[in-house]
Amino acid sequence: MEKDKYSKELEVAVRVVHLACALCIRVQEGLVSASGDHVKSKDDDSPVTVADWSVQATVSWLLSDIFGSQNVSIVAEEDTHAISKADSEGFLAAVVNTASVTQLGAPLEDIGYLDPVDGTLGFVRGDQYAVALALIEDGQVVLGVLGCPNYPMKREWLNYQHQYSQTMSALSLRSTDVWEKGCVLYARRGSGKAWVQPLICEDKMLEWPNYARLIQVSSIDDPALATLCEPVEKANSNHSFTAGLAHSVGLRKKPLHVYSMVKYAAIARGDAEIFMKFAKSGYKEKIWDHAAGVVIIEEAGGVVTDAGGCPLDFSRGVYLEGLDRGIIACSGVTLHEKIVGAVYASWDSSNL
Ligand SMILES: Nc1ncnc2c1ncn2[C@@H]1O[C@H](COP(=O)(O)O)[C@@H](OP(=O)(O)O)[C@H]1O
Ligand SMILES: [Mg+2]
Repeated sequence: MEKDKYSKELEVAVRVVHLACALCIRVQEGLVSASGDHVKSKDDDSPVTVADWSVQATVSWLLSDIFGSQNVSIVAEEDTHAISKADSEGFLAAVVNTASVTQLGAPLEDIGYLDPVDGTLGFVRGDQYAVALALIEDGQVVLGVLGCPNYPMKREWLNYQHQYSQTMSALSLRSTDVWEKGCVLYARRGSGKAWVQPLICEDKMLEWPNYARLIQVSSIDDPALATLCEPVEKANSNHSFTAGLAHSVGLRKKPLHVYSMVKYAAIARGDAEIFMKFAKSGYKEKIWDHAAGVVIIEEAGGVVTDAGGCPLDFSRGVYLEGLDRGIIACSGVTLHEKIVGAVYASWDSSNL
């Protein structure tokens, strides 16, 4: 890919994700402290909040305003038709009418994919979540941006899973510390570079490139020293199968259970070495849950494949069609080969 291709798109996408994160932070603070029914259920019983819809509307509107609605197509997770049903005041319905959100059925090349709040369960529990935006060109993820509002520049915070908001408020952070509250990661395919920036908060302006620093995956390739990251919810990934794999390759550390694509961010930043997800058979992974994270890990030096060792296929619509069993992301080939080998050795006896 030519050197400066997509540099404007990348800068705009990063700015827009910062803005979306600021919106989410406001809503999450309100949700965690408020009583009342602010969380709705989608048709598949997963949660959705005002943040999912308003981020989706805002990002779509901003991108079409900047690039022109003919030049940008956004496919986003939330079904905008549900808004008028769930929001009796009609406010969100009005906002969304200004957004160019295309749901399923959009053409396949050159499309922005948005997960407005990935890990909505983490979001409503005051824990980790991400805003994910990716550009896919001819079936290849060319840009990825991941906003992680509760994942500060310092790694230790990942360990405060489930109590994130309580821990932060117990420490009663000064406003200058808030600068360190979250981060935004991004990468452009083929650049061999991935970046992290502190999240801008409050009324600060984003001065591009906003203290961006390069990130790299961890150099650990000894399983005994490696950390596994996986979904919190057992319903989303089979923990007993991954525990068996972890044991057979010699992982010794306790796994980190983290909501959302923050797991991809942790691998790309070198804070963990392995991410695995084995969903129930029949579940189809959606591309907006992975696209941004995959390009960021790969450009930071890591490897992401399905459990058979093949690259994820982003060319076939909104699902990762043909995915072999599960997803394995590693900081390097040594760990990756061991995990893929362990899946191969144990699958037949796994009852999955
Ligand atoms: N039954 C299921 N199996 C696997 N993944 C699921 C699932 N139901 C939902 N998910 C996906 O898992 C994502 C959350 O990831 P994690 O479990 O790693 O926190 C959800 O993203 P959303 O929260 O954006 O809907 C959703 O896309
Ligand atoms: Mg998601």
